[in-house]
Amino acid sequence: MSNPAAAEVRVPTRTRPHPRIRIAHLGLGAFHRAHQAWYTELVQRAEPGDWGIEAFTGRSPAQAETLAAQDGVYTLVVRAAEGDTFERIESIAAARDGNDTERWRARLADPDTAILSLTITEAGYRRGADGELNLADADVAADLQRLRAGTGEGCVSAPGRIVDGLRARRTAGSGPLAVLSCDNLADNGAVTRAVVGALAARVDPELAAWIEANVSFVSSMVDRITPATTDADRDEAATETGVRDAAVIVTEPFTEWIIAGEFPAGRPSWEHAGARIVDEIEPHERRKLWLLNAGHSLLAYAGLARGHETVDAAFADPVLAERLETLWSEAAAVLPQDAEEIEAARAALRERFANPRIRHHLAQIALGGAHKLPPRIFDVVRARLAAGLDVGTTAGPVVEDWIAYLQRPDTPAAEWAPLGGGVNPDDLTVDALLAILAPDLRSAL
Ligand SMILES: NC(=O)c1ccc[n+]([C@@H]2O[C@H](COP(=O)([O-])OP(=O)(O)OC[C@H]3O[C@@H](n4cnc5c(N)ncnc54)[C@H](O)[C@@H]3O)[C@@H](O)[C@H]2O)c1
Ligand SMILES: O=P(O)(O)OC[C@@H](O)[C@@H](O)[C@H](O)[C@H](O)CO
Repeated sequence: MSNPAAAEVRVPTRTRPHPRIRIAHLGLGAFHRAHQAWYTELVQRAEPGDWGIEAFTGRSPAQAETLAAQDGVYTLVVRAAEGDTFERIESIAAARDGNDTERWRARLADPDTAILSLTITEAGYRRGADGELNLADADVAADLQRLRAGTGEGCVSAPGRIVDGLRARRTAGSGPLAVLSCDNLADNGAVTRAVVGALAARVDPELAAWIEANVSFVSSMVDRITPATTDADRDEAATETGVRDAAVIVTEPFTEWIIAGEFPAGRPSWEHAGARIVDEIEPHERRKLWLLNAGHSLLAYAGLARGHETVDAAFADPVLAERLETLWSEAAAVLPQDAEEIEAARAALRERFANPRIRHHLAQIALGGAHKLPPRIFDVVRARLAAGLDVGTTAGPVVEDWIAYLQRPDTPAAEWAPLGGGVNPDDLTVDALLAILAPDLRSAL
């Protein structure tokens, strides 16, 4: 209901008592609040009292400060092509600055804590081109020194913070827990295990052995398109709900969560909210990464080059829509699902990408290409070659478009960092790029 006058005075407030905190989350961004916190909210509405989340920011404290000022409560705007619906989300019991080491350790050391979930971006796992923990990363190297010195105070990388927190849990004798990755990476649980294990082994082999014996690393496929919130989104929500909410999140109606792994200290009944618990994650991850995310990356780089700003605008461009369909067909040839299931996923994506009311900026999707292209584009090429197929016609042009994006004057300098210092921006070639990120594909693409 529209109520602009009240919008200036009311803020979101809690309608249920604070739940007992059982989940620690690292990466308090938009996606966590549209996805895992929403599933957990549905569980809490049915069974109040348990499974509260204490969420920590990954880098800047800003999101924690905004949310903490509202006692963790915020409005989720579910934006369909036809209109918006508004949901109050109360599952986050506490929002914290990730730099608050004392609070972080206390949360991980608390025997109530059963799960540490993550949305730290692909880059946050600090892997090098070989897929292993990048020990040459300056933050990782500094965190290793801090952890070896015994304090761990001031760790900045996600692997550093996780090792520090798990050490606190071991010292407290608080028993096993699950680490649950919710980032767009293939086999994200195994990736998390590898980077955490590699760092822990260099800090203290006994800690690494404890982690191996007590911590399960759960994989999940996550899907819900959630763009960065704008001032216009906040103003519209205030007008419609009568609540002035600085922490509004806008998301699409579609949502999917598929989870595989053990939760040794328990978990919420997320399946009652629509999540699926499976034995094998890989087919689901591939479908999502190779259709949705690969499609997003194609539209981002080619769309920016053709003057588009958002996904729906790029998708409405017939040239790009045709390239996208070809990319999907090339991926479909090496996906394990049957033709009917793949066509259903493609049909849903056509509708989702065309939603004109989700203003998903290509510039946001374009960020982090060095970490996004390997699972989204290169792995498809590898699968095609392994199946005796050709490389297809779409991967090479995506890499060329990415190079053009890297060379744009408005591209953040940080986008070059994963390529190392040895590349000349003016004459970066597909071959030079593959030599760094995917040497096995040099002669193929
Ligand atoms: N937004 C989506 O549509 C969507 C959908 C599926 C999955 N995801 C996953 O969630 C991630 C976050 O997306 P978002 O929309 O919340 O982005 P966001 O920009 O709103 O938030 C990013 C979060 O990650 C943290 N972070 C960023 N870099 C980090 C680093 N190097 N180390 C540790 N933490 C870091 C930030 O502090 C912040 O909490 C994505 O990268 C992706 O892996 C997002
Ligand atoms: O969130 P990122 O940065 O990994 O990638 C941008 C988008 O491709 C991605 O967020 C999708 O919107 C999402 O994966 C949909 O579920």
